Amino acid sequence: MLCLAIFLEELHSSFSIFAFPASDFSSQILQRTSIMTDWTECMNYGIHIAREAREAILHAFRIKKAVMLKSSPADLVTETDQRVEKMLISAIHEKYPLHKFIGEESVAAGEQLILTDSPTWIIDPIDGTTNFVHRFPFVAISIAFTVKKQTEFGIVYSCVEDRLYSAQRGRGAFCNDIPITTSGQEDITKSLLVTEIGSERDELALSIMTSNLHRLLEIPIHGIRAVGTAAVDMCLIATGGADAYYHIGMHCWDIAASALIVCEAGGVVIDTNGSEFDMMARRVIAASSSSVAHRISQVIRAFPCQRDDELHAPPPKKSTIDHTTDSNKVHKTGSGQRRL
Ligand SMILES: O=P(O)(O)O[C@H]1[C@H](O)[C@@H](O)[C@H](O)[C@H](O)[C@@H]1O
Ligand SMILES: [Mg+2]
Ligand SMILES: [Mg+2]
Repeated sequence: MLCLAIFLEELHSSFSIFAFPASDFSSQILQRTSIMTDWTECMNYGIHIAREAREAILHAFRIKKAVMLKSSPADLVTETDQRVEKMLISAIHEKYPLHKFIGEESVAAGEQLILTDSPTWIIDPIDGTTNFVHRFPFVAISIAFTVKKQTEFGIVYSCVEDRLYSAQRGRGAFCNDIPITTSGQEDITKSLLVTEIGSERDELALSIMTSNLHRLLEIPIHGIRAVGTAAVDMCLIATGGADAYYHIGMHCWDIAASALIVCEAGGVVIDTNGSEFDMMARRVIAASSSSVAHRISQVIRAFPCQRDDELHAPPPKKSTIDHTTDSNKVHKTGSGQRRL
């Protein structure tokens, strides 16, 4: 099966895109080898395993947790985050052995973050870990699926609320299978905004985050909320429950799925500098309309963040003669974990 799949993959690389009806058997093969352009079966499998992962998260939600730190005293991770991610990745790998993964906790444990043209699952096993630790009832599983670096579907499961948000590119956005659309609000003075105060605690980030709040509130706008999970924040824009979300410092796994859900709900997703959205840039504005999105980008400022695909990039190819000594090697600001 696998050698046929690899053969088909080779065949596919010499053609553009196959788009032909296929029987079950060949569609199974084609899905596994990224030839099919209809990813419904993959999405349905993603939803199936997200439902299984939710059970594990809800069970752990109620009990005391062992908490570890990553990049700052406010960047938490638990064994449940790690266990759920391993469960999701192994279940997907078993069904789609040729697919690739970018997982928040795998990257935190040192895996390289490389987004290629291959079918890739971008996974945040628990978005809202701080909420999870404190039993604040907004925790989500976020699963995005990209092919040739384009998001084909996104799944965000708000576990305690039991709200499963999903979208397949070009086919609309849904919450528990009911279609959702943004508010369409075009006037920022009539808007309710959502944002996050992330895990940064350095002076520059804190002063820019607080000055952004001040600058937006004095426009004026109706208000600002923070749910504690970027994925759910953005799904609230997709439902029209809020009109815009902005954030600097989050990661691709936080927002890759919900960015597609917002767009499929009729919303707009851009970079905070007003340019095209780039999931690796760690800056986003998701809004009900382009006018609100661009008004926000004129008001807020971003603090510097290293891109995801630079922060966790593979080490540069070694030159034949390695002049650096151990003491001079620059160690990446990885996210080593230590128990509280
Ligand atoms: O670490 P998880 O997966 O909980 O993701 C959250 C980030 O940790 C926050 O910094 C960030 O502000 C967002 O809340 C994001 O959802
Ligand atoms: Mg997250
Ligand atoms: Mg997480």
